[in-house]
Parts: sequence; structure tokens; C-alpha cells
Amino acid sequence: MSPGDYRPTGRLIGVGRRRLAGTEDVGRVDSAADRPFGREAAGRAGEVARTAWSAERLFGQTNAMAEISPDKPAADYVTDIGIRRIDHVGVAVADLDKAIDFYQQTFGMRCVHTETNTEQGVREAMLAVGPTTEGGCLQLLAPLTPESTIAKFLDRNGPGVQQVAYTVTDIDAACAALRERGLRLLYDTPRRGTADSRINFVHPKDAGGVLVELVQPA
Ligand SMILES: C[C@@H](C(=O)O)C(=O)SCCNC(=O)CCNC(=O)[C@H](O)C(C)(C)COP(=O)(O)OP(=O)(O)OC[C@H]1O[C@@H](n2cnc3c(N)ncnc32)[C@H](O)[C@@H]1OP(=O)(O)O
Repeated sequence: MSPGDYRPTGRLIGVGRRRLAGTEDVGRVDSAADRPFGREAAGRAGEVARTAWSAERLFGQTNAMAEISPDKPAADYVTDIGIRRIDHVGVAVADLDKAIDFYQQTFGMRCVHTETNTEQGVREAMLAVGPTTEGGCLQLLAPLTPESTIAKFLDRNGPGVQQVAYTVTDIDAACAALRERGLRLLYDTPRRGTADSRINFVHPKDAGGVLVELVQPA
């Protein structure tokens, strides 16, 4: 793979839009290809139990443990909004070229894509985590102007993790589902992201202090 090869990939699995748009739980899947994690229900339930335990620690929700058990089918409490994998973790940096060198030379990651996105006010680079982008990417974000969101982030926090981005099958459906659940999406309709993907963000104040990006690959 060479620079320019980045595509927000992952095996994108179709999930019915009708089911994603509402608040209905979508734990049951219709075919093997649709299985979100390809694991047996019991295994999934165990994973969800651990996830809920972490959520309880993070967000102080004391009822999370009481409501779930690895013996219960996942369908009772898993809500699928079409998230399929971590697309990238975005890190704010002051100097893009220096940061690319650092990650390539220190961690052995490979830069697979660079781009300027004037609407977002960034120069960015995608570095594959592992031999292909299937393992997700590290995204380095440098400000184009002093007014850019990344410049503001750097002024306030210094360099560091600015966002976590998830690949979704259908961004309109995912945004609709999150709005129904009371979260604020930053844009009324998705905008253009890396490599012509469609993107939107959940406000960090509605997501435990994390700026969450949703990415639907081109
Ligand atoms: C290329 C594209 C792609 O991947 O395809 C990209 O990602 S471009 C990447 C660059 N573009 C973006 O990030 C676009 C989406 N981001 C934004 O629009 C902005 O950064 C906001 C998330 C709305 C925050 O804007 P701003 O800092 O001006 O708002 P604000 O001053 O009112 O801050 C509100 C509160 O949110 C917190 N806050 C701000 N940015 C945060 C972040 N990245 N992570 C966690 N918390 C954050 C502030 O500390 C503050 O908390 P306190 O009130 O407690 O002090």
C-alpha cells in the first residue's frame, strides 16, 4: 500500500435502515453476513457484560451490572446503530511532517494517506496500525489556520487525542438513532471527511468527554 491508498474500510455490513433509524434494539441479525461480531451469543453477552462494567466505572451507572448477565441473550440489551469498527483515533499535532516522522520511526506505522481539508481547517495524515488499514488508523491532525478547531484544541490542551472515530454502515441512520437517544450531532447533515467519506460528530459533552466521529466510507 502506498500513500493515497487509505480508504475508511472494514467489512461494511448492511443493516436495515428501518431498524437502525429508531430506538428499537437490534440485537438479532438476519444472516451470517449480518452478524456484527461473528461470535456466538453467549460470547457476545460476556463481552457486553464487561463493556457495561467499564461503562459503570466510567459513568457511574450503578444499574448496569444488575440488568445484564452473560446468561441472557445479547438481543435484550445490545442496541446496534451500525458501528462496525474503530475507523481512526485522531491526534492533534502542531507540525504534521514531524509527527508523521515520529510515528513512522518510533512505532513503525506507515503513512498511507495525506490530505488537506479546508472545510475542517486541517492538514491530516492517516497511518495504518498494522500491515493494512483493516486494523484502523491513527489520524494526525494539524491546524490550517489559527481559527481551526485543531488550533483551538492545541491552545487549550496541547497535543494529544482529539477524537475517536467509528466506521458506520449508514451515517444518516446512525445519526438519527443517536438523536433519538438525546445526543447532539454537530452537523444537521453529514459533511465531507477523509477520502470523500461522510462524517458527523457527537458533541463531547454528550459522550463522556470524548469527541466521537462517525464515518461512512465513500
Ligand atoms: C478530516 C476529518 C475526518 O476525520 O474526516 C476530521 O476529523 S477534521 C477534525 C477537526 N474537526 C473537528 O473536530 C470538527 C468537530 N469539532 C468541533 O466542531 C469543535 O471542536 C467542538 C467539538 C464543537 C468544540 O468546539 P469548541 O472547543 O469551540 O467548543 P467550546 O469551547 O464550546 O467547548 C465545549 C467543551 O467541549 C470541550 N471540548 C472541545 N473539544 C473537545 C474535544 N476534542 N474532546 C473533548 N472535549 C472537547 C471543551 O473543553 C469544552 O469543555 P468545558 O466547557 O468543560 O471547558
